[in-house]
Amino acid sequence: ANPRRLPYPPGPKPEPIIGNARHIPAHSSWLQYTDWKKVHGDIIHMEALGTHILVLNSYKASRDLLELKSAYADRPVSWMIGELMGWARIASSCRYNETWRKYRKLIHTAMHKGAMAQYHSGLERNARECLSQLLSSPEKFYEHLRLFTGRTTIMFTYGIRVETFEDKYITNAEAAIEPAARLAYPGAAFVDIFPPLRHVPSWFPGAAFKRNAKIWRKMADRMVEEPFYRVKDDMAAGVAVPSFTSNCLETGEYSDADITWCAGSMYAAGVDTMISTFMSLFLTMAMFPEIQRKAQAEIDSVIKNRLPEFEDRGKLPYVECLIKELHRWHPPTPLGIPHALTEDDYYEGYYIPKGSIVMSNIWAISRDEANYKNPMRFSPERFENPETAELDPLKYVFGFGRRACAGIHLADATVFILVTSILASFDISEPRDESGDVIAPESIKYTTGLISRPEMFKCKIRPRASATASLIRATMEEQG
Ligand code: HEM
Repeated sequence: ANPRRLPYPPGPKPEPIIGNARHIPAHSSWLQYTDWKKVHGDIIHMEALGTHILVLNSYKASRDLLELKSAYADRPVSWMIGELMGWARIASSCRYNETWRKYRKLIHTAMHKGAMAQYHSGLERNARECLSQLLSSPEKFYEHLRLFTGRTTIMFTYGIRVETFEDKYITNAEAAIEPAARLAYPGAAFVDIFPPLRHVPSWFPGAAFKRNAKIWRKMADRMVEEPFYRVKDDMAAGVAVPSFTSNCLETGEYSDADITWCAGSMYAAGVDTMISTFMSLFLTMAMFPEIQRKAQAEIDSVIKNRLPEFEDRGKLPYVECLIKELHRWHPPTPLGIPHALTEDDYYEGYYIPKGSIVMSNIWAISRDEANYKNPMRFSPERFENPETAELDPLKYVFGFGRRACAGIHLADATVFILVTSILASFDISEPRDESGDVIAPESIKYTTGLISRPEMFKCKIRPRASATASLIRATMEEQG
């Protein structure tokens, strides 16, 4: 290894034996890595107990490595979540192998840009239901967003209509994902620090992690299998609503296991990411009323006496800029999903060993003054003029290269229709934290983990006019 005798990229000084294990922050590590950029630069190297970790702090480094070199398309092995709990079978954790190629082929067929039009009417319907719930209980906006994103993802994946948040397809998914999300930060599971522990028998004292993993694995199996077999039964009875799963089954080319786990990837990858964007919408609109009013004025000039539709897309340039700024303002996965390197590599005079875990610091890119003027400011205007527009967040918020987000077009359509529908219908104001204090832009707090969103907050959500409430009710009646 390293025949050119080049150094590793710079990074914090390792300690004897444990290396940088104690330097990896447990909370919001992207902030620390962004700070380290000033000292160590765009590529940071760490080594923890024999594992090399690389953090890419710039758009250029992320693109040069993750986008332009296929050797970075693997995912790291995660013993606890991936192997013991079984999540290595979903697309986002799958190694770079034949199964992953099959998944991406299946996903591409159903989720390429041109395929989106078939989902538009279902998305419009779901957005209106969300408006109706916001009308009746605005204080529960977080629950309504969860139901909207869960319902949309399940409808797309299985053609199954979910009525409430208590529906078993949602509760199964939420229960299965919770322990995985909790353990998804470096060092959370001891077996990932010391992999030989995975061979310890479940009955062994101290092996509670193996017993828990078995229970959680069953929950993951239930999350993906129950809706899959429901679609199969519905197809046999001739009553299935067309969906990602029914389309995959109809091809007759893929095994049940492949389709089950490929479909099962959608909820885990799609729901919390989109909720994060919608929570950022409510928070920023409450904090920046002039921007909210500007977007509403544009919507009012195009849409009169009805609710937004996909047909309106293309006529709302300011709303499109606002959506870009939402993606930039708080990227839902601030460190993306880690990639893994399949062969030794060299970059800018440094040696990057095979097996390295490589993360793009999406947060750092979104705050980089080389990309954005006054990056801490929420300003859709930065994208308004095509001649001077700053770096498009869609180029990095959804990741890089072969492993870039497979659901980007569905996410894009879903975010467009809900953001436009909410701005057309409601005024959002007075952001307050859980203890009732007004939230200023500098004091916003975000949750930690692979997927991050603003911490819970309160805000006022009022229909823009009495006519808006009647319009939502009338549209709901029409929809049946
Ligand atoms: C705002 C919404 C979303 C954001 C910001 C987002 C972001 C991301 C990112 C950063 C990755 C990792 C890319 C990389 O490794 O370089 C990813 C992967 C993925 N996303 Fe999304 N995502 C969103 C919504 C969705 C939706 C709605 C779906 C599907 C219903 C989805 C499905 C996937 C899948 C299957 C992968 C794994 C791709 C692979 O490993 O080959 N995502 N997403």
